[in-house]
Amino acid sequence: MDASAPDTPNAAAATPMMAQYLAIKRQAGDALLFYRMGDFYELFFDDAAKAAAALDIALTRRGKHAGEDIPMCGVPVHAYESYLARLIRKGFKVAICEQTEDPAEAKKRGAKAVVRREIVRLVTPGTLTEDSLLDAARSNHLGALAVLRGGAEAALAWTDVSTGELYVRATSLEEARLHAAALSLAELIVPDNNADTDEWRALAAELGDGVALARQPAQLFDSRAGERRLCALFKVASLEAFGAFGRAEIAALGALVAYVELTQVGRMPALRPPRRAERAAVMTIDQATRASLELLENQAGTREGSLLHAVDRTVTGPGARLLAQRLSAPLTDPAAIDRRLDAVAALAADDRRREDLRETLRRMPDLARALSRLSLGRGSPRDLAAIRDGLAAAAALARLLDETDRAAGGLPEALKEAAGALDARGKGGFSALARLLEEALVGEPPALAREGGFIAPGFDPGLDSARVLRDESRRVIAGLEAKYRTETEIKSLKIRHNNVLGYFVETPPGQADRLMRAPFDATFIHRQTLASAARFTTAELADLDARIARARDEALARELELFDRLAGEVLAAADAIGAAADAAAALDVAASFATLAREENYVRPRIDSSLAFEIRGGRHPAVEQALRRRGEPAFAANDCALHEEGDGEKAGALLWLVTGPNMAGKSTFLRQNALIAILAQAGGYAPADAVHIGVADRVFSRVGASDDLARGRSTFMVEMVETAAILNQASARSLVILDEIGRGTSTFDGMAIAWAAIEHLHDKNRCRGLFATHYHELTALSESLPRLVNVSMRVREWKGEVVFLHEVAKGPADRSYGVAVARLAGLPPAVVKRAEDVLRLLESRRQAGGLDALPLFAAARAPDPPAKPDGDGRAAALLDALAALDPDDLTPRQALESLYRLKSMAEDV
Ligand SMILES: Nc1ncnc2c1ncn2[C@@H]1O[C@H](COP(=O)(O)OP(=O)(O)OP(=O)(O)O)[C@@H](O)[C@H]1O
Repeated sequence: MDASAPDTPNAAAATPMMAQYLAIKRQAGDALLFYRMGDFYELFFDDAAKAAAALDIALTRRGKHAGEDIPMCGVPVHAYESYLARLIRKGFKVAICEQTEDPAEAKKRGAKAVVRREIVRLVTPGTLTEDSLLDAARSNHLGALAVLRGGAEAALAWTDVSTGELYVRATSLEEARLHAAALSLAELIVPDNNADTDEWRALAAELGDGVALARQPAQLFDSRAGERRLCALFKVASLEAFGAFGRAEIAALGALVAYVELTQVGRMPALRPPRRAERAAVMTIDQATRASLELLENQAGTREGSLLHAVDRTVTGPGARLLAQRLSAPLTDPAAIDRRLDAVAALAADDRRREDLRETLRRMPDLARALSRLSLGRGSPRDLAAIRDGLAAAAALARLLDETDRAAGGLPEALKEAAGALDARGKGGFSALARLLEEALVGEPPALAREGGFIAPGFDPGLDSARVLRDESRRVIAGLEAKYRTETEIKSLKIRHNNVLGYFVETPPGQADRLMRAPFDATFIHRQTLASAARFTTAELADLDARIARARDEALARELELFDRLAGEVLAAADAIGAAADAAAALDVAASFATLAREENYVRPRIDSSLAFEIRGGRHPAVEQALRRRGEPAFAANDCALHEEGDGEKAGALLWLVTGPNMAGKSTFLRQNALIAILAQAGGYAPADAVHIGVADRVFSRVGASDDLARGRSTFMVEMVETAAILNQASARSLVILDEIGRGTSTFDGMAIAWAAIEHLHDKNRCRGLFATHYHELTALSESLPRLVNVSMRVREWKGEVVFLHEVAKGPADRSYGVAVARLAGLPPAVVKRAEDVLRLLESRRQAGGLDALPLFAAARAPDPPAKPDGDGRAAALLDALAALDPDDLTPRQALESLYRLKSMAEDV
C-alpha cells in the first residue's frame, strides 16, 4: 500500500512522531509496519485495521491526525513471534521497525525530538529464521525466477534462508512450474514487468495460494549487477570458481541475493556458494502427480496418509526435511541411487549400531538453523549451545561410524564421507571450537543474550571479577542490613530495592521517627513515607548501589563481547559446520530407511538403466499401515510387471488395463506401483518381496473427475488438460498411471477419449503404464493392442454380497458389481432395487444391439414394465416381489398371503 493512498494520510499535518511513522511506512510499502514503542510494536491506520482483524485483537485509537482518530493496535514485544507467525501464515509481509538510538540521546536534540527508528527487517514467508515460525520438518524455500530474451532463457534459483543452502537451475518458464512444485516454495520472486503475460498468469495460477509471489523491480534481475553482488558476497573475483553459470542463472541468483539483502536489511545469512542442480539427475514429477500420489501431504493438505508420513522414521528436523526433499526429487542415475541404498543396507544389517546412531541423532540440535540465525545477528546464547551440543553429537556419530567400519570390515562410500564431514576430518576438526564452547557456556543458557548469565564461571577472569564485585556487593548489603538493625535496634528494618530508589532502607511507619531524629538522622536520609512503610537511603547504600550497577553493566558488557567472539569463531567454521549438519541429516535419512525396512519388511530394490518394471508382492506403504492400525485384515500384496523382454510382438513396455468393481482396490494398486518407483529412486527400500526397476525419468499420475473449482476449470476440462500433458510428454522411460480418466463427461465421450488415449500411449509414447477404468468395453482393446494386458481385481460373490479379495488377476473383470457396492454403502433398499432393474434392462439391450445400442438415458427413463413379460421378465418379477418383502414387517396372515402370491407367480415362469 502506498502511504499517500487515500486511507493513509499524508505527512503535511502530522506531529513529529507521526511524520516519522509515515516516512517509514512509505519505505515498508505493502508490508504491515510493526512500529516499536517501548514494550509494544504498534500498528496504525489501515495496517491496524488489517492486523486487528487477522489477529483477532482489539482495534483502538491513539491521538488524532488531521482531525481524525488514528486507528491503532499493538502486540507486546515479548510475545511478538506468535503474532508474526499468524500474520505471515495469512499472507502478510511485516516490516519490523526498532528504536535505533537511546531515548536519552534523542532528548539532547530537544525536548520534542523523536527517537530515531529504522526498519531492521522485512519478514516474508520465504525469509523466516525463527524456530517458532518454521516447521522443523519442512524446508522453507525462497525462489527467484529470471526470464531473459522473451523466455528463450530462464533460470530458477532458490535458497532456504534458515539453513543457507543456495541452488540454481537453468529451465524454461514451462518447466519452472515443475521445479517450483518440487521445491514446495514458500515465496517466489518475479520481475514485475512480466506479470501481465499469459505464461506468467498461468505460472501464478499453477503455483496457487501456497506460494507468495514477491513482485520486484526488473533491475533486481540485471545479470551484470547480479554477478557483482554475488562476487562481493562470496568474496571471489569471478563466479567461475563455483562453475560456469549462464546469464539467466546469474540473474536469478543475483535477484535472490538482492531480495535477501533487502529483507534482512543488509545482514546476510551465511549462504553457501551456489550449486547447480542438474536437470537430468532427478525424476520429474508435476504438481498434479504430487497431489494425486499424496507424496508429502494428502489431498486435504495434512501429512496423514501421505507417502512421507508412512515412511518417515527420522529423528531430527533436518533429517525429516531432507527426506521430504528426496521424496520430492528422486534420482535417475542408478549409480547415485545405489550409493544411497548401500548406506541403507549397511545400517539395516546392524540393528544395535543403528539404534546407537539414532539415539545420538536424537540429541542433535538443528545446526543449520542455529548457524543461520547467528550469521544474521539474530542468534541467541541457545544457538551457541545448539552448536556446542551439535558438535558433540557429530563427534559421537563419527566415532560410532568408525566403530561400524572396523566391525563390518568397511563402510559404504556414503557413510565414510558422512563420518569425514561429521568431525571435519581434513579441515582441522572441530575439537578446538567444541572445547571453547564447552568451557565458555553454562549448561542451559537463557534465550536472550542481553540478559546475560550464559557464560560459565571460570571462563573469563574479567567477567568473573565483575561478577564477584556484584555478588560481593550483595553480601555487603546483607551485612549492612544486619549492622543497621543492631545500631537502630529496629528488628524489622530491611534493605530493599526498586527501580526508582535503587537500594533503600525500609522500616514500619511507626519506627520512622526514630531514624529521623539524632543521632540516626545523620546517617539516614528520608525519601518516602507510605501507608505501610517508610523509606530511607544512606550515603553508604547509595555508593554501594552505584558500584553494583556498574559491576552489573560491566559484567553484561563483557558477556556480550564474549558472545560476539564465540559467534565469530562459530561463523569462521560455518562451512564445515554446515557440511557436518548435512552429513547428520543424510545419516538420519539412511537410518530412517533402514529402520523402516526392518520394521515394515521392505526390500532393497534393484535399479538399473533397463526399462524393467517388475514388482513381486508389492504393497501400498500408507494403506498397509492404515489397515494394521485399524486392526483390519492384512494388506493383500500384488505383483506388477510392465515390461516384456525379448523381441516378440509383446516385447517392450506393457500397459495394464485394470478393471474391477468400485472399492476393489484399483486405485490403491495403481498408486502403490508409482510410490514404489519413487521410493526406490529416492534411495529407499520398498514395500515388496522383490523390485526391479529401470529408472523412470518421469512419473505421471492422474485421477479422473477431480474437481478444481478453485481455479474455475470444470472437472472435465482439468482432466483433459492433464491428459494432454501426459500424451505430449511421456517418454519410453516414463511411468504413467491413469485412474478413471474420462469419467468426468458423458459415458460415450469419456470412453472414446479413454480409448484413444490408451492407443496413443501404446503406439506413440510406448511408456510403462497402468490404467484403471470402469468401462468394461475398453478391455476389448487388448485385441488390437499387443502390449495391452487386461487384469482385474478379484471379488467373490457370497450369498448375494460381494467380498473384495484385493487380488490382481490376469484377464478382464466379468462385471462391475457397482450395484452390490451401492448396497454395501447403505443406499436405501428401494434405490438399490430400482438400480438393479435398470441394470438388467441395460444389459439385455446391450446383448441384443451391441455397444452402439447402449441407450443409457432411455433405459433410465424406461417407465412401465412390459405388459406381457417374457419368461425372463417373469422370473425377474418374481425375484422383485420376493425382494420387496420385509419379513419383519409382516403379520402372520400377510406372510401367508404373500407366500400364496409368490407361489402362483412361480407357476408362470
Ligand atoms: N491390496 C489390498 N489389500 C487390502 N485392502 C485393500 C487393498 N487394496 C485396497 N484395499 C482397501 O480397499 C479400499 C478401496 O480401495 P481403492 O480405493 O483402491 O478401490 P478402487 O477400486 O479404486 O475404488 P473406486 O473405483 O471406487 O475408486 C482401500 O481404502 C483399502 O482399505
